[in-house]
Amino acid sequence: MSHVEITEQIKYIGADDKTLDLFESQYLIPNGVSYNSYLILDEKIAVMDTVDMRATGEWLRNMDRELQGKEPDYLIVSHMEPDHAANIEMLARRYPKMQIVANAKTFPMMEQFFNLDVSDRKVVVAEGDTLNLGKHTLQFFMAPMVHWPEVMVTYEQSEKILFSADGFGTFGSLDANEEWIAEARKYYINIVGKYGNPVQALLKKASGLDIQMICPLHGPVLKENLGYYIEKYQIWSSYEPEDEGILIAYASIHGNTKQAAEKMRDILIEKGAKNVVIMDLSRDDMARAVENAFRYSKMVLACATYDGGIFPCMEDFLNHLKAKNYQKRTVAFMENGSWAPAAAKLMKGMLEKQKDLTIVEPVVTIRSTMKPETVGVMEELADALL
Ligand SMILES: Cc1cc2nc3c(=O)[nH]c(=O)nc-3n(C[C@H](O)[C@H](O)[C@H](O)COP(=O)(O)O)c2cc1C
Repeated sequence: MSHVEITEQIKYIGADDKTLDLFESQYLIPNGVSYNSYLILDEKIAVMDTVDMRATGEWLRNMDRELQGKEPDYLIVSHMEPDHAANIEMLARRYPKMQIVANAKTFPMMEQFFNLDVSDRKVVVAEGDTLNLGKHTLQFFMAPMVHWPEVMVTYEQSEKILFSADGFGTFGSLDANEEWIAEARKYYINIVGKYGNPVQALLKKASGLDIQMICPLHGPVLKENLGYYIEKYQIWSSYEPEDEGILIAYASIHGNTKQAAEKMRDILIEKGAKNVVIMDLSRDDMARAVENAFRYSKMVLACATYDGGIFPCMEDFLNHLKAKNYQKRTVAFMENGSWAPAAAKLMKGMLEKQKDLTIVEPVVTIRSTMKPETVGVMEELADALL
């Protein structure tokens, strides 16, 4: 277990998971993930969320060590996704007197996930309600659709700690000691990215609180320089580009489109472009590609035509961008085809409903391999992009 110091009466009891292959069955997590859970030891004892089924044993050992024979009075449920909620039934059976604190949207979901009747021990909380534990007072704020409908966050008033549910979370186990941003942006864009407006609403509520520490459900506890993290969330949730830069994302069957994409990168750099990042959609981490599309202000899509359509990994990428509300960016197209190149028109069509996209011309059309005249068009496109 990673040792995480919170405060004298608030203990970290979560666990790292370094063996999961794919988070949510789709995200590569080479450095694992942590399932965070916390214990508040006061006159009344509160458990702040449970953990994934994969971490039950370690979580219980951590809890038992801190409880020293005492029993929790409350389980606070901020979110019903199984990576945090999987152990609700087990904990409720282990501590039959423990009350379960959650909002009105949470309890019906609890019945869906578990065969558990909590009617005689449920505490239904609503916006702004408080729960006194002794020295500590918990105050609840609803955060619907960040990123499930029942999500709520909890503010502990005496130590000024925000238990932020999945907000401010990251991939990566705690002992990986990565910089927060290395995994937090990928986590936010891919998991919460669709819900910019709900995140903005939560940030507005948070701005009215004096927050000294943020305890998320994944990744490091944030103790210093909180303005930095909040500013990143402001940028991401407003869909503004975080950095001036260009993502070149390519989908190539036999390598010719890849060569053209690399040539485009070289041209852009020669012309003075900063932050040019190139990604192979067949092989690179798709979630990283999505992250970079949102991070940078501009994107060049380069794709081979495939059976009259778009090469599948590009189609997959564009579907991800659409699902996450990709907007407010500048986009250019390069296509390849040996008899009827159509990828540019089809890619453009897939993005046509996205808000505030600026499409930059000319389209670069490659017929099988790059020729000097193709490079000329690429030079023109680079000038238009910069
Ligand atoms: C299975 C398959 C289907 C293809 N379908 C089309 C097509 O519908 N229209 C077209 O112009 N080219 C088509 N092509 C040709 C490629 O788009 C073309 O050779 C292109 O240069 C491939 O670029 P790459 O070297 O980056 O893979 C197809 C190629 C393959 C392998």
